[in-house]
Amino acid sequence: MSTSAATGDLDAWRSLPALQQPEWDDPDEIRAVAAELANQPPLVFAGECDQLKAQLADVARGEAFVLQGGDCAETFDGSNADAVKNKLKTLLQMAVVLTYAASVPVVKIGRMAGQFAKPRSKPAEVRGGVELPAYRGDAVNGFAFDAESRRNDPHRLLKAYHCSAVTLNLCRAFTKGGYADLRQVHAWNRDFVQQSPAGRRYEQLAAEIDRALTFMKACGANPDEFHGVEFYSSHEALLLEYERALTRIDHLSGLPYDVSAHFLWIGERTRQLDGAHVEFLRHIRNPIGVKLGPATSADDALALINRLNPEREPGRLTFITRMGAGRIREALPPLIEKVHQSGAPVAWICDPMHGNTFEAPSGHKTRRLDDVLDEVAGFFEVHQALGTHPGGIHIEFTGDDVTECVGGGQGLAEGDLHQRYETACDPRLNRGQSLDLAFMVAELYRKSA
Ligand SMILES: O=C[C@H](O)[C@H](O)COP(=O)(O)O
Ligand SMILES: C=C(OP(=O)(O)O)C(=O)O
Repeated sequence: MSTSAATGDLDAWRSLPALQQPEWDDPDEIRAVAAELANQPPLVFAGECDQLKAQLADVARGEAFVLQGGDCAETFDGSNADAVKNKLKTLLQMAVVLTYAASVPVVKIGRMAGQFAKPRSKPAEVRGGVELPAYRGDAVNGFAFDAESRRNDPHRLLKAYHCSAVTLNLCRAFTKGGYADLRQVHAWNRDFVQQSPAGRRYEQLAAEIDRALTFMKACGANPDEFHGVEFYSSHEALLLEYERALTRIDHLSGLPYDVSAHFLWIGERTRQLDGAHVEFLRHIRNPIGVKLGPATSADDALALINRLNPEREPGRLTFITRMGAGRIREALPPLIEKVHQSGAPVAWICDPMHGNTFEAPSGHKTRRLDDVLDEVAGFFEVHQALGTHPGGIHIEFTGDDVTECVGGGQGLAEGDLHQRYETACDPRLNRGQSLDLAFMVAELYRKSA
């Protein structure tokens, strides 16, 4: 196959409807920014994307589990060492618990190092009678509610690229430089279990992991995998000018890869079969995901497979379902059944966040940890009933002690939300709630085994 036949038309999306794209005031300015981005070094390499694809193929076969998570919206201010370290630490802690419980490798994917753009329900926001454009993520405009900040500024795309580079560099250093040592990470979990009243109920599981580690040490096992982990980056491929500018032809294979992240997904609002996002992502060779909400039909899912993975390449396509706790048990089975019957290799991941958002009386957008957990429980139940593999979870969390979601071992109530509500978009689980979730999912995993 010639390169041009293999790559198809990477610009065909330009003639199709592209939802959720910012309008830029000056076409010359965005063209200049895109040209500058196209000149920047890649953030990830094609070989790394292929490696992740192979691991996602394992997930589709039931031989691995995905833990994907991070901020709803990363911010430029949040691209600092402490915030990144705390997030990574929490992700690693969750991964150890899940690895033990699932007894399969856990593929660790950050919603990090590129998650700077947001689709919005409404194009404008009104506060105190003043209407301004909605905040669309730091890659597009500013969070502050004033006209200058809310102006779309294409130079922010360059800053998003640089913040992604800084974040990914930190993640690579932390995960390869000893910070991710298995015994160290388990010691942090031990602290959580011992020091927080919330964590004590997980004493038994933590003690089992202790014994397993002691046993391995006694056997003399000390593989490289104990000292460092593979970490992958991901974000929603929302801003097509940005993603296109960071798409390169891999010199080894002659195929196009979007080098802005290892894994890209298409959101629930932009997954139209004849839309620009599906058209663009069908040409890149990264592993990709599509979010599926409760209105998705089995035929929609099959059509997406035919469009995005016509060759049925294992690991290429992941469906990230976000049905809501009240809907998952009826909405998910028809999708899985038909896809399974088709024989297409798909990894199924549960996003238990986006179908469970509501507004508290204080006006804060929030989520109940109980709903999040119920959706994950429904996900496991459905897969168990159908004999298919619950392939992973996709969550919005932070390593800090924010007060954005209610419930969990710390007993956060709606009245507490104002205390530390810091998200730039949707509510995230805090550190304790994330660890709660990991231990609870571990219990579910073991029950379903
Ligand atoms: O993260 C997902 C969406 O961007 C978010 O839920 C949209 O929020 P909105 O309904 O406040 O626009
Ligand atoms: C917008 C998001 O989700 P969804 O497309 O599922 O609404 C998201 O994950 O940030």
